[in-house]
Amino acid sequence: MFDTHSSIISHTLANADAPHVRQHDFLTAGTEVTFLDTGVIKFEPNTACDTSLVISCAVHGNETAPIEIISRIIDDLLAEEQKCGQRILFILANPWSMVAAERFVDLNMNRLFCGQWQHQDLTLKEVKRAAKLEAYVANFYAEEPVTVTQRFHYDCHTAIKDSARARFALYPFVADRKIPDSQKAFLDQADIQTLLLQQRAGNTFSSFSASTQQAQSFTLELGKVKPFGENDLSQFSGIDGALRKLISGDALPNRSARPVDCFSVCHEIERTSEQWQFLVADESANFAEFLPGQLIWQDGEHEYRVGDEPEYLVFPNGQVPIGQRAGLMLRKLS
Ligand SMILES: O=C(O)CCC(=O)N[C@@H](CCC(=O)O)C(=O)O
Ligand SMILES: [Zn+2]
Repeated sequence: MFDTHSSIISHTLANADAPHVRQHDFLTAGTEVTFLDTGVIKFEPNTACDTSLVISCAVHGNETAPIEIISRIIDDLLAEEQKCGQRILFILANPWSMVAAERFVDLNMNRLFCGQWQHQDLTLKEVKRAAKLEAYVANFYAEEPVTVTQRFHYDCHTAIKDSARARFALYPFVADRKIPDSQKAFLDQADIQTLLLQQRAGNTFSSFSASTQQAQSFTLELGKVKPFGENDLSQFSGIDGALRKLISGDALPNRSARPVDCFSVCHEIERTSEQWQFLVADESANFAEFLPGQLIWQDGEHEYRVGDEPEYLVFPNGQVPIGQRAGLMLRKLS
């Protein structure tokens, strides 16, 4: 599918703007492989399976460690060195931002899902791609055989800032949603001990699959943003192993999951105007603690102060465009 010295990373980088010719092949073991679009490849085993699994990365093109991990898994599946026991759709979401080594080119793609792309300039590449990715994911789930009873989506990212908690997962908001034990076991296997529960509907890729496709979906923050070739992939062995196990169709080890520390989003910080002031230090790490009463932002007579118990900040970024998220304030759940 890729030439012998290539990988999905180099193919995606070299073909970001090339028209894609859909390819279709069978591996020796009977697994059907469909190369649907640049950076989008589907594996379907010829044995009965119970899970449809979407694994995405590169929604932000400079978040390279998950792209490297996932590319290796794809190589191993194609070489039949990794067992394929479930249906999987792999997505390298934003080829142009990978080429530019930037978070995005025109628009933050992870704010374009759940149909948000419809309200943007439809000539922009990231806008068109978000629409296509929604369709690929919806079709992938719609075409699943009757044996499939579970839909999962892991959207893999790395964070801009250092973090007091090396890895964490975000669980998109869907009313009355509860995390099944199987997902807790997956997070444990992936060495992810921190979980953020979103409290309102979002327009991220994981929100799309959770709210419109009934998938168990997570955004996974797996480490820190680094350029291609500069990642220490040994720090990503947890997610690598957990994904490989899931893909193989073998049961996760039967150990009880270590407890996950849960945080609930209590305030979404938005940059509201040119005058808006973010009153936290630029170098604040993810999960920095702020004490009751502390002023976090101010815009004229509007402000946000920490409530009556400590709060924690993730994704602080005062440089976002007006109207966009500049961080999330969290409360730790007991
Ligand atoms: O480190 C940062 O500031 C951003 C890292 C990142 O891309 N995070 C995702 C989280 C998506 C979610 O809320 O589920 C994003 O901002 O899109
Ligand atoms: Zn990201």
